[in-house]
Amino acid sequence: MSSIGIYGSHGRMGMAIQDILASEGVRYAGGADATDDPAPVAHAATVLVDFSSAGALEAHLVAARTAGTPIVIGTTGLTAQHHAAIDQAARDIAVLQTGNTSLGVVLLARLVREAAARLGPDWDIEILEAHHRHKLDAPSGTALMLGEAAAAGREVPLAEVRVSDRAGLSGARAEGTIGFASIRGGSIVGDHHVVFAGTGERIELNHLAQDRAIFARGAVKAALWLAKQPAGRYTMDAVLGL
Ligand SMILES: NC(=O)C1=CN([C@@H]2O[C@H](COP(=O)(O)OP(=O)(O)OC[C@H]3O[C@@H](n4cnc5c(N)ncnc54)[C@H](OP(=O)(O)O)[C@@H]3O)[C@@H](O)[C@H]2O)C=CC1
Ligand SMILES: O=C(O)C1=N[C@H](C(=O)O)C[C@H](O)C1
Repeated sequence: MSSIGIYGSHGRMGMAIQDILASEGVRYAGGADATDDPAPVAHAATVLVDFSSAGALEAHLVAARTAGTPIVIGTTGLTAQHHAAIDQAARDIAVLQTGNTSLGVVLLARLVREAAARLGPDWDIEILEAHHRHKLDAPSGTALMLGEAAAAGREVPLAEVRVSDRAGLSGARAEGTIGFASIRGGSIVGDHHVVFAGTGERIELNHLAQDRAIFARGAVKAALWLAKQPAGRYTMDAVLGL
């Protein structure tokens, strides 16, 4: 039977995951937080989930790799250096990284990719996200994931078309760009709106998270699935069979 260890166990997501483990009868192998050594839980667990801090990710990957324990990474705010470290670790252990573990968002990304592929570059794509006042990173990991999906639909690298810093006299919108906007406030769990703005008409594809349990349930499902996979880098699409 798999047991799950949590990096970020005392946080909002860590607590939500422990609730799901208890309700689904999955064994909890323990957790580690900011001042803890990440190694013991990596050895104790059959699979790890990381919902902590981007600054801790590399140490968590080292601990997981040393113990030979698969790891689901839900932490956001990742840089190119973090992604390179994930690729390295995935040579030896199974690693699943995603900006969002909910079924709804994974399906939304599929729909966004499809819409972007079918609508021409004269349909402007804008991604709006709203989160609680405590969130540290922007745009959210989910917004970037949706941006990647839209860029993939248009067969362009997101880095070449991404615009996330409009302010002041920023000029007219360049065709083919993908814009990002963020708001932060109160206890908003996580809203994402993908707008395809054409001339005289508009399509909007939205996901509104109402409870962190959706992320926690998806993270546990992903962890139980990942525990059985060989070394490699995986996404939620594979877990959900999409
Ligand atoms: N992929 C997804 O579906 C989702 C991803 N997230 C992401 O998960 C992350 C955590 O979110 P949330 O739970 O709301 O955040 P919280 O701030 O509530 O919790 C963060 C947790 O991480 C711990 N932590 C901080 N630094 C370290 C460190 N160096 N080593 C180990 N643990 C550390 C904190 O420990 P301490 O209390 O000791 O400081 C705390 O327990 C964020 O990046 C967020 O964007 C969130 C929801 C869904
Ligand atoms: O920090 C959060 O809360 C969330 N973070 C993830 C993100 O950055 O997209 C997922 C979800 O939206 C909640």
